Amino acid sequence: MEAAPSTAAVPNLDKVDFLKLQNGSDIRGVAVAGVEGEPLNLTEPVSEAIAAGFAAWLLEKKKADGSRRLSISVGHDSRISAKKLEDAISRGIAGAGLDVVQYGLASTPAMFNSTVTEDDAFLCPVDGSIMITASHLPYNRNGFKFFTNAGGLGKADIKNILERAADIYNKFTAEGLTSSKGKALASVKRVDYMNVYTSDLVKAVRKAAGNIEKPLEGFHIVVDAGNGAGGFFAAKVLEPLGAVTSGSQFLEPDGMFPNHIPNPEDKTAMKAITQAVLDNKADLGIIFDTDVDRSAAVDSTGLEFNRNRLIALMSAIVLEEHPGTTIVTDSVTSDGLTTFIEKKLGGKHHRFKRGYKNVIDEAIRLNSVGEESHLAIETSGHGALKENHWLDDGAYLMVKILNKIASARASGLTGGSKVLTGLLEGLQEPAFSVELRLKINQSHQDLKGGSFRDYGEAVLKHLENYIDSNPKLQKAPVNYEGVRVSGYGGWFLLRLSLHDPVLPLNIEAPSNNDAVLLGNVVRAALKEFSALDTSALDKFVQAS
Ligand SMILES: O=P(O)(O)OC[C@H]1O[C@H](O)[C@H](O)[C@@H](O)[C@@H]1O
Repeated sequence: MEAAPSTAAVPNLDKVDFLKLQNGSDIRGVAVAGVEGEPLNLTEPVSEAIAAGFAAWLLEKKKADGSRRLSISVGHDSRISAKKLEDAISRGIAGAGLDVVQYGLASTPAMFNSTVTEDDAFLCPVDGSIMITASHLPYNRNGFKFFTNAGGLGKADIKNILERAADIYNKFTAEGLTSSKGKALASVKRVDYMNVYTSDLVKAVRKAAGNIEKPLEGFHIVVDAGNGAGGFFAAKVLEPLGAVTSGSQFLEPDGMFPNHIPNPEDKTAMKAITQAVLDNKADLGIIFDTDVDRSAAVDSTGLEFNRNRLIALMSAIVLEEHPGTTIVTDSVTSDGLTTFIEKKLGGKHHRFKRGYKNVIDEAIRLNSVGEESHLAIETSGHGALKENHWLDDGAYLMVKILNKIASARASGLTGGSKVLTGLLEGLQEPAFSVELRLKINQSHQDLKGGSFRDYGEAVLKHLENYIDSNPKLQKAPVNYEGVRVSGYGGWFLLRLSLHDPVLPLNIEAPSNNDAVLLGNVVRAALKEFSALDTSALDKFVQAS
């Protein structure tokens, strides 16, 4: 953003702590006013400054020498603040002297793809890409994800962009903001890139089925997009491949998300797609989160392929193609999954940390030190394959599943999604599992002015020592996050949330009683930490 040199900074711009907008490797904030206790912090000027910060970062990264204008693609999900942020972002990019290519409603993975697609007609490849999304968060939030052809930006890059944005914002002047509007109008182009992206997905399934034009003919597959950006999958991917998609639901974008949260981790959302499969007697159900970087499926009997089961299914598919390969997952995966990957599928399970970027980066690191890995996947439904640029793409995960049923059919097998269910044979599932989230009260005197992270670390250290004195419990010998303990036939993991002042507690056990025994251990260990709100755990052990 160019500031007009002599005029004073715009007087009525709110003070903004830009670094507070960072959420791991994303930017997230409140973009719609009106929710009590959630003041607006992702305003149009803030977004314009962030886009200008990204443009400046990109110019430096690409060592731009002025011989060619760089371009950035901009897409968004179905949120009600999408349009105004798209305009603001476009102004920030254009003001910095780069070209803007708007895609309109798009998926996060498609935005990355636009940095690697070679197609002049669609102004591709672009040098950088911005997706406007806050994934499954409530309607008043929004945020940004950034890409180059090297993948999604990491935490350090995001911090750098926010620091640049803060400087740019502080120099904004009324004249500068007005002139950027004119520049944006001149350098914005619109392209229907989702057509390119979806036709690539269609081609991938056709190829895997042996170049059959309609490899899904005869399959009935219902899609639930939760009114996010994933509705395209029915008409632009499944139907060209020959599938019937009647009974698909919530395909129309609606940023108030009136039906359910678009989130495959959400019980109501999974219930909705399961019901749609059963009501329509469909072969398969597919559900996406708002921006389509996460997904899950449901078989014809209503069995959910999400969380551990989705990982098991994807591991089975990937290990058929790459025998012995290492599967990197997040930390809250079950012990049964490890046994399944290692004993049944002959692979190696590397149970790492929570966070999609963490698992992806770990898989890339393993490959770089000579340990072959082709799949990085989280229980949240984020999954990335080496063959797909290590991009977490919910639609591509579903393509791998479609390939499986299409190629089974091409080789004469009938039975729809049974081929998928069959791949899960032998996966031991816990009879009982629960996630309880214990909040740290940040203003409590027990924090003694320290950060919630320090406090959480102290809680974990104390729990670790407490466990050492109990012979019935064993700490996991290899563990990368929090305190993971086996006992009473099950396990628990207490760890710090990636983003929030929260200690999530996962428990899996052969029965509710055993889970309560494990819960009681944690409860007893944590009782002296008065800033920790253990009411969720108290309720759980007392109700049982
Ligand atoms: O640590 P938590 O609060 O459970 O959140 C962890 C989750 O945060 C976000 O949703 C990320 O997209 C996920 O990749 C991650 O697993």
